[in-house]
Amino acid sequence: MSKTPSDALSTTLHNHLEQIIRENQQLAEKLDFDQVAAILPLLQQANRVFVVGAGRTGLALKAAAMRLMHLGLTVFVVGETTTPAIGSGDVLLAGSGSGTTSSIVKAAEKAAAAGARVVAISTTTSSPLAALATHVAVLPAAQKQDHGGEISAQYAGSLFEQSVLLLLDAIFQTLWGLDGTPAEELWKRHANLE
Ligand SMILES: O=C([C@H](O)CO)[C@H](O)[C@H](O)COP(=O)(O)O
Repeated sequence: MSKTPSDALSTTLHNHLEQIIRENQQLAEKLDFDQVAAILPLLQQANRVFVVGAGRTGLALKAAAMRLMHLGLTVFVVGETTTPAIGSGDVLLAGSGSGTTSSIVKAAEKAAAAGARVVAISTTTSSPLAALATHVAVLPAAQKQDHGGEISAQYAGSLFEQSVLLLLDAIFQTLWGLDGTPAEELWKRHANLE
């Protein structure tokens, strides 16, 4: 039986999904897990955690903010109308693949000036964001303007943005394992107005 156009599309989709999963797997194999693990005590000891990221990176940070809230941490998303002033004892968890996105660098500058710790998740330790950070976790992914395709075949910073979400979910799972609160208890904190 001959292949239909829809068979061809399904095969292409399947191949792309496998490639995306493969790229994330390869990234995980290159990760410095000690460097990432150092984020955990900073989150556990923070008075409050503020998350910031732009565009798709910001969406990954927002998703992580919900999970940290489920764990019982006091978490705010920078830019929301109810987000208060950051200060000493707080942590700004800043995601930026490039480390140069101006709103994120500005937020890090202000957070550091207010005495907060800045924890950066980025692709590099050589950036304005990294220079302001107390701690940087490096995800070896392409930056959004790296269109060469050597690090990732995906468009722009897609691999970075996916890996931020995966890494922050791994951080959540680890913190949850240490905390031990049953899932039913965590679920009581989930939004009941959605
Ligand atoms: O939305 C984004 C874009 O689609 C790149 O793939 C980025 O997440 C956004 O522009 C922020 O960039 P970075 O600060 O470099 O992560």
